[in-house]
Amino acid sequence: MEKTLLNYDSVEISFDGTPVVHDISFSLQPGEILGLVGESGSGKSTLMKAAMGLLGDTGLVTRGDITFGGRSLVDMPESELRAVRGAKIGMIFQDAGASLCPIRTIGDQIYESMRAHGKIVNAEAKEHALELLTKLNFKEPERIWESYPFEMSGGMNQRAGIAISMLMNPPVLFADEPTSALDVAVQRQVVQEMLHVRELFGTAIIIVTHDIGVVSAMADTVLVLKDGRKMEYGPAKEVLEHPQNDYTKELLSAVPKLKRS
Ligand SMILES: Nc1ncnc2c1ncn2[C@@H]1O[C@H](COP(=O)(O)OP(=O)(O)OP(=O)(O)O)[C@@H](O)[C@H]1O
Repeated sequence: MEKTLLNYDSVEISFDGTPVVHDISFSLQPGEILGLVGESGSGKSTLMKAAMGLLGDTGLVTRGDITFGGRSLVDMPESELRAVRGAKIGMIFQDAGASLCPIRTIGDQIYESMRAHGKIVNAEAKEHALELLTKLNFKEPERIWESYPFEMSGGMNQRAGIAISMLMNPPVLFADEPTSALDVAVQRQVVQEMLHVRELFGTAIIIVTHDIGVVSAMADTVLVLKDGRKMEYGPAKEVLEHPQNDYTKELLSAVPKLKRS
């Protein structure tokens, strides 16, 4: 059996002492893509933030454990978690444009993010970044390096954001609604890029999305959440084609309506 990378074991998460996520267990194997789906407020983002120690002052894992490579992330001191974030667990968000600094070139931002994780000179950072951008099929890597985020389209920023999150080659990537802000043609490119990342680097990905189309294009496994509880969890094909749970059936039946709007 493959070695589990990330494991959630009976996790409960509370804000100000009130549980919002209840008894969630799942595991992620190297190279696996897990789709995390459920309506707004079901706890998807909270589950990912908990692994990275980003629940804020009022949030806490109140039961169970989250482990990465066998080590508890829940008990890990902030100084060590900082090294996990980015280098072991990469992150991409809905709006990459917003997480990029508007007044600095992509190249500067790549250099800075690589320097934060170890000694590196600009020329090395650039060489590594251009190589990665080329592998990820960017047509003009040099131009991306020189560009400011406002000079690129939303889709290009999102693709550059994915490339930046892969600079440290993290074994796990958290992608929180990475396609929601994009139009359909660009969504497809972003999905292709994430699949390409997995193919090139064997990265395991947790993708949070409202879009069942994205889940069926990418996910090996699916976890359906509602009100912080697990409704269904299993191989994507089984969950999408033969949902057992009424809520999953409802979620899937809403798809054509969403596509039309
Ligand atoms: N900082 C916080 N303080 C208090 N409650 C919070 C906080 N963050 C999240 N919650 C609550 O936790 C629950 C889960 O929220 P979460 O943002 O994880 O849902 P989600 O499924 O990611 O939703 P969305 O799709 O809208 O991003 C919600 O009831 C939310 O109100």
